[in-house]
Amino acid sequence: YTQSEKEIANNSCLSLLQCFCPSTALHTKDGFHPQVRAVCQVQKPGSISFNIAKVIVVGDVAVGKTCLISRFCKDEFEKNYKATIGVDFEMERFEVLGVPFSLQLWDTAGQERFKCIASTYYRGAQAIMVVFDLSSSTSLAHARQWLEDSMKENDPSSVLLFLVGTKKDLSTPDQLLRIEREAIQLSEEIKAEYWAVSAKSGEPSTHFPHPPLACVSLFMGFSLVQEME
Ligand SMILES: Nc1nc2c(ncn2[C@@H]2O[C@H](COP(=O)(O)OP(=O)(O)OP(=O)(O)O)[C@@H](O)[C@H]2O)c(=O)[nH]1
Repeated sequence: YTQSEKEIANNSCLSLLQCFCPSTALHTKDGFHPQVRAVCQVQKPGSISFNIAKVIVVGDVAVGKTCLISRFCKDEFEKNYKATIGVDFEMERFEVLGVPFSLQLWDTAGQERFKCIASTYYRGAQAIMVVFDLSSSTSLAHARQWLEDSMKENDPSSVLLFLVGTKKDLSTPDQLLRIEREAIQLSEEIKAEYWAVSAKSGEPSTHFPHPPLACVSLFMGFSLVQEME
């Protein structure tokens, strides 16, 4: 190797190594919330656990439901709009303190003509994500209706709610302030956790729902454990 080749090799080694540094290896972390640790300790050694949560994602047409899920599961962004027909499905698997968890993410169509098909998949959800576009107050105005429709098929006392504003990158700080005031008010009223995100930029990068950190809360109220002999 010449000196410059060595430097390049060293540099690429360094940039590769960063991916494997302890701070990115979430499964090795043990600093989870006591409630999370308690849920994980319920799993008995020698048993096989299936912690599966069904999450349904609803909201107006083209608010960015599919893009939100793609950013979340695959860290990808698609700028060309492709309507969801009926429903789509993504599975996200992760481990917390050695315990496997799975999220079933049901991406439903926002188009009126597919609503009938999509609503047949609402039943049995542990979490409902109502999505609106931060640059469209109409889509926020419709959020309540989406919630009502999806709640009809579920038990309101056990479902966790999320209100998610998308396309944060398209709004000025002033526009954002105005719509967020309304969104936060709604989220408090319906007791939903509020998020403002951009699937395009990945914002907020520090806590754009990374599976192990954001989604374990889905399992707080439920834990399905099947023991195998
Ligand atoms: N700038 C920007 N565009 C976005 C963002 N998220 C989604 N989009 C765009 O918005 C359009 C609609 O996104 P989708 O994710 O397909 O919308 P959807 O809600 O799944 O639509 P339906 O399946 O028809 O209900 C696409 O052209 C996306 O590229 C975002 O965060 N920022």
